[in-house]
Amino acid sequence: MKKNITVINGDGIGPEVTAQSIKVLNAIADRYDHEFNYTYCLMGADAIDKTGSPLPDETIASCLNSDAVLFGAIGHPKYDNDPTAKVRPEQGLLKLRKALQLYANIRPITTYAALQHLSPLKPKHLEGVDFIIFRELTGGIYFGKKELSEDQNTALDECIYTSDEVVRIAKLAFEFAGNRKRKLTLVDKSNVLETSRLWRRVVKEIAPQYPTVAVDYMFVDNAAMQIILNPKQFDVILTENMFGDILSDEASVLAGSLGLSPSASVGTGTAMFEPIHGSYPQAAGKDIANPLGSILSTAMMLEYMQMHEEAAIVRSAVEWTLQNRFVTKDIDPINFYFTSTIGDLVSDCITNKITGEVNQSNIELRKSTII
Ligand SMILES: NC(=O)c1ccc[n+]([C@@H]2O[C@H](COP(=O)([O-])OP(=O)(O)OC[C@H]3O[C@@H](n4cnc5c(N)ncnc54)[C@H](O)[C@@H]3O)[C@@H](O)[C@H]2O)c1
Ligand SMILES: CC(C)[C@H](C(=O)O)[C@@H](O)C(=O)O
Ligand SMILES: [Mg+2]
Repeated sequence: MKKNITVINGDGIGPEVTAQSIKVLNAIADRYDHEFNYTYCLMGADAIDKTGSPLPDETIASCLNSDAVLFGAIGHPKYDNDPTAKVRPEQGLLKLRKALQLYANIRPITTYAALQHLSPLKPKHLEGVDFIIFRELTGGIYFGKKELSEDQNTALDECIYTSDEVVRIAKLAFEFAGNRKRKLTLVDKSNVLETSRLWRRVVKEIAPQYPTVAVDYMFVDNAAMQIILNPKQFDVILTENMFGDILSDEASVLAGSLGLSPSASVGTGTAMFEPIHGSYPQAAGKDIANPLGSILSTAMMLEYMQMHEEAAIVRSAVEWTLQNRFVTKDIDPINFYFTSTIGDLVSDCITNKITGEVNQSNIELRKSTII
């Protein structure tokens, strides 16, 4: 198959982690005789430096003309530390999500047996944890009216949702739940917020169309606790934009690191695949960031392109690295491997270049097992 992919490296660790996903895509192309053509485009602080805009028009055009978009991360401390900056890297990402109408951000939370002993949580809480957060991505407080008074002492962020915005993501989430463990939890703050009461009403109205799916409703403050206390209870969590942003970073701790969490942003335009983490500026250029969030996002991209066997191969190569303790510094701060080494290992695993037993403590021995 031939596919055109727009690649947006972005800022900080974005280029490093995305480079590992490109290695993986090339390994898949090699093994399955596919052709992936990459168009590199700008977004974020990098784009502001080079063009003055966080999202140049060419980037939007390229995304719209592609089969999929692979995105790293954006963000830079010079903007994070300057609340008065009018042009900001994050505006690029929000504008692109809107331009591609990516209304659903799908964030799976998976735990790995090989990492459970390293988690801050007890292994008995982690076994069998496997849920998906459906985060609404093009509405809510992120996209409402923003105002700062003339004297700069009063600020406003408006949160707006329409029932249509709730319906389209709720239907997607119900369909996913129907093909999984058949449970959907709507997370909201309907005891306080009018928008949350709209979400709850609409979900209650839709629920009878999916009779096999059990629905429950949970306030977001309780959900934040339940995700840590009893994560096994969840199958599909459906929630609005900002709650989903916060809860998914929290839930990534269950897997062992924010750097492991992938996502797919889908809607009516070209889908975009992005790790949930940010540009982690402290690690930029050091080759220490975990690339698996990006690589697993690439597996989601392959699924989306109907390459199911290819996606499964990527996931099993990732699991192979974890089982053999080839992990980055976030997972094991003492015995760790570089970002680029993990990308090489996953790719070599895909192209069957790794054979025999591997001793994780000896990098030379590892090299000797690569033909
Ligand atoms: N989708 C995105 O592009 C995105 C997402 C979140 C934050 N941001 C931006 O990123 C910048 C930094 O924000 P932040 O520090 O709050 O969030 P961050 O996700 O960049 O990092 C938070 C912490 O998570 C860990 N981490 C993140 N990614 C990792 C990886 N791949 N490997 C290992 N550890 C990893 C690190 O401990 C890091 O200190 C900001 O400018 C922010 O706006 C962008
Ligand atoms: C950078 C920021 C705009 C973004 C968000 O809040 O959506 C990020 O945190 C994410 O999770 O992708
Ligand atoms: Mg976030």
